[in-house]
Amino acid sequence: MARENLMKGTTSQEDQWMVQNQCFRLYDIVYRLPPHAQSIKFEVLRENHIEYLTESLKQLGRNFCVLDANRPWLCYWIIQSIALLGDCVDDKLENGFIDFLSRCQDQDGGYGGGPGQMPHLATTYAAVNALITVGGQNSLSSINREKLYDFLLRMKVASGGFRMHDGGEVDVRACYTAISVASVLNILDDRLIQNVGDYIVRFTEDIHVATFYSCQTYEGGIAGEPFSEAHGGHTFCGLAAMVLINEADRLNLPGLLNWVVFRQGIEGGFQGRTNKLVDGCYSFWQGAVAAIIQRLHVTVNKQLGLPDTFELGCSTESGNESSDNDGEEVSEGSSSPADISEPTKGVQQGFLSLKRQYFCCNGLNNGYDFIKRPTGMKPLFNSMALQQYILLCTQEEAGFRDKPGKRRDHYHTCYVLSGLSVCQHCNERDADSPPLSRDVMGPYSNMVEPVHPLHNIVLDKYYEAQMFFARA
Ligand SMILES: CC(C)=CCC/C(C)=C/CC/C(C)=C/COP(=O)(O)OP(=O)(O)O
Ligand SMILES: [Zn+2]
Repeated sequence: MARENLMKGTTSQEDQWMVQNQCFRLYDIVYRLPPHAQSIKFEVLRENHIEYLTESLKQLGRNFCVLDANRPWLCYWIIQSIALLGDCVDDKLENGFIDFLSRCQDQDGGYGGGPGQMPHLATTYAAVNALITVGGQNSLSSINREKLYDFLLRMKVASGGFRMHDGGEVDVRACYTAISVASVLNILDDRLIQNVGDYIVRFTEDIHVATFYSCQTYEGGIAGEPFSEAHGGHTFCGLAAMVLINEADRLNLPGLLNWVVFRQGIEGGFQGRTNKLVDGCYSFWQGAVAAIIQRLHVTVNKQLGLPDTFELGCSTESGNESSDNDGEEVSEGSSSPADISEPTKGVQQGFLSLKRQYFCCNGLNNGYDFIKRPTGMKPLFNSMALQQYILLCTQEEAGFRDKPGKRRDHYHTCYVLSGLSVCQHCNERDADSPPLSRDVMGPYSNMVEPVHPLHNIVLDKYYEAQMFFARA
């Protein structure tokens, strides 16, 4: 019965109970263990994950029959997961990786799902994010930005939106992937931006036609296209695109905030849409939406008629019972907060001086300005509950999954780890500051790298790309 409903795409109360029971059984098992065993259960099994991911990357070079049109995605999910875990790949794998993605690059710009395949916005986004995550001269200079710009313009449609590929569908994903890629490569300009905001949130005054045909729905979340259902994946895409074009104030942000906070279930995880099951990948799609809104506090307060300084959000003061210090003292074997911030600071200072010297061929860098803005709100979701869901219900011996009963995969490994990063880092006002140990569930060594929430790229790699493309 439950299985049939899942296949039909509907969710009965029975399905919800089934998942909740499995999650609670897991919590129960862990909480009844002695304290020593509990800390083991709450550990990110870093080495196992890295081994699984590195082995998977080696397989990418071999013959493919599954996900053949999604190979840049596999590259991105794997390399992003490795980077989040604070590791990188050896030179041989790295060169093979850059060479493979170069072969996916179309001579007229953009990346296809594999060598010789038609360029597509989704695989272009994946390839660009993957190459930025690898970083370094060879990787970054392999992206043909001039041709990529031509490809993006070719995908632009009169309504302001973008097509996913020649003759393909127009939706919010296409708007986001085009704008994200253009922004991160420093090729975003007014021609690309024109009317994108109108595609995402367009209201009409004419009550005889339709009063409301925005992608932001009556629920407050964002749908893939007008008249569809609000969904976490599209909400992330719509919000991030609106921030990158500096038009987030056109969204109903209190409505969006209200929608996203109610998507966190009692299991601790997020669901993608109303009345559906929680799923580990929404730890990022929904978690990042909440984290992005934290940096839009002035606009949220304005829309609510509150003073600029008013602070919404939940306090996690008593969150992690295993750590009661103020972040000075960390568990044995983990890096100290000071160690972690040093390289970031170096890159940041370098970028700031470069920005003064060369930056802004077009004056638009909303993604950078956004991440440098302090958060003016406390976290908008229960970060500890989500970390518990991630560590207890989605983590396998190696890799992560949607929920108990499902199998691990690279997509979930990437987005669960990205969500874990959002959880651990959302308490800091400044994106470059390391979290306090009380904000990291389990030992402090569980900490993963911070990401830029608009692009889902590890922050240091984002800064490196910004420096590189500011000069280029
Ligand atoms: C950058 C980029 C291309 C982002 C894509 C965003 C994204 C994940 C969109 C999800 C699309 C969608 C309708 C999933 C529904 O899945 P479902 O019905 O299987 O799941 P559900 O039951 O959780 O809704
Ligand atoms: Zn999922």
